[in-house]
Amino acid sequence: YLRKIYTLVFLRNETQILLGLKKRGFGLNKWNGFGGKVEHNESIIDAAIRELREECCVDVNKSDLKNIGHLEFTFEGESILMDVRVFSASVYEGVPTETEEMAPKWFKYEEIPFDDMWPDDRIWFPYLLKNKLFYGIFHYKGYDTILNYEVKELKCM
Ligand SMILES: CN1CCN(c2cc(NC3CC3)nc(N)n2)CC1
Repeated sequence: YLRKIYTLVFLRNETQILLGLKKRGFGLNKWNGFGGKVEHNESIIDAAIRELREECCVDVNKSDLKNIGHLEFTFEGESILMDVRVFSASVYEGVPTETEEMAPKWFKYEEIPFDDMWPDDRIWFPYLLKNKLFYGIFHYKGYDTILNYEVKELKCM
């Protein structure tokens, strides 16, 4: 597989999680965390911080960004492996603001719009919500159907 690394950042507080409605490109019209590609000249963490700022004008310090999960996606008949590094933060600066890319909105944990999110999210979100470090692999057929998957809690880092 040709592995491509992506970032995915969730801002959280005690009662809510910040999601963004994707306004263009991959994942159009789906709610998701904030993220994008990792460029060759940057670390994964720096990419996560850059994408968060670009997509919703929020700044987070490296030390406040916690790695909470690792997701790998393959697609029937395609040779790419989408390697998504998932982070969360509860300390940040700035007010989440709409950009050309994303329209941000806070959701109560019991009101997460899974029907308007990637199908895998309802499978691994429970680990995020329980603050468990998780690793998941998903094999898709197209972009709507999960042929098989495995998600497990990672005990240590
Ligand atoms: C830059 N983005 C970040 C998020 N990301 C995905 C993918 C995904 N499922 C894969 C079948 C597509 N599920 C979530 N929640 N996020 C893709 C790349």
